[in-house]
Amino acid sequence: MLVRHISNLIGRPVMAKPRPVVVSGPSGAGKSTLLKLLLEEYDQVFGFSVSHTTRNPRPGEENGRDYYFVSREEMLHGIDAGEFIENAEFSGNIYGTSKKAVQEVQARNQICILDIDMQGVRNIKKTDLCPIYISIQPPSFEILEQRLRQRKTETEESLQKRLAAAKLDMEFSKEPGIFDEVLINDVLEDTYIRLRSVLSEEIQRVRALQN
Ligand SMILES: Nc1ncnc2c1ncn2[C@@H]1O[C@H](COP(=O)(O)OP(=O)(O)OP(=O)(O)O)[C@@H](O)[C@H]1O
Ligand SMILES: Nc1nc2c(ncn2[C@@H]2O[C@H](COP(=O)(O)O)[C@@H](O)[C@H]2O)c(=O)[nH]1
Repeated sequence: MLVRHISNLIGRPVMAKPRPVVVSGPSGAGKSTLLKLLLEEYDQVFGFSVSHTTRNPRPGEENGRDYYFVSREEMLHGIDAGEFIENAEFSGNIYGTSKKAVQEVQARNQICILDIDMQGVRNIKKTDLCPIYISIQPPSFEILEQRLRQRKTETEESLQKRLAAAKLDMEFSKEPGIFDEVLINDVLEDTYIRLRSVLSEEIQRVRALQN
């Protein structure tokens, strides 16, 4: 009603901003792999919220594209200054979504994608961001461990921390009312098709808004 009223006043339709999408799930479940496919296929529709982290870059990761890689001191300073929508300690490092990262995507009228852990999900629930919540889960704990080991990004110590967090995350995904969709990432192509289908309505809405 209010939207229609404003449209009438300025003489053209005003549409609400696209709803952001939160993608969460245990480390190694396949979030980044799926999001890479989505961002490649719909590069004008989706924009990635580039988080800050205190962890070291992995080979091939780029500052400003995959993360903003910062010192713990810098991160804590930003958090104290109120620059973050949410932040969390995960596997010995701090991660956080800055207000600026989300605003930059929204300014382009794109669907903002946040790849965040379960603490982030709980914290985003307390904000007015109102995203679609999607959990990506592995077919089993054993397969998750295999995938994480095969990725070869972790030391044995950090792997064990991630696996401990994964157990909690797999339970969290079963809590009623948290996620709009829980996708089990077994065969990658199948999961991707389901992810695209979950987001199809929002994709169409954004395309209409952009044309
Ligand atoms: N469906 C799948 N089948 C087999 N391997 C997969 C599948 N999906 C992802 N992988 C592989 O599993 C590993 C973990 O995937 P990915 O890095 O995307 O996980 P993630 O959830 O983003 O992890 P993190 O939270 O640590 O960033 C990667 O090596 C990826 O190639
Ligand atoms: N709460 C937040 N969690 C985040 C953010 N950015 C990433 N993450 C999550 O951290 C883990 C580990 O990521 P990795 O790149 O080190 O493998 C993973 O679950 C991400 O979803 C953030 O800004 N806030």
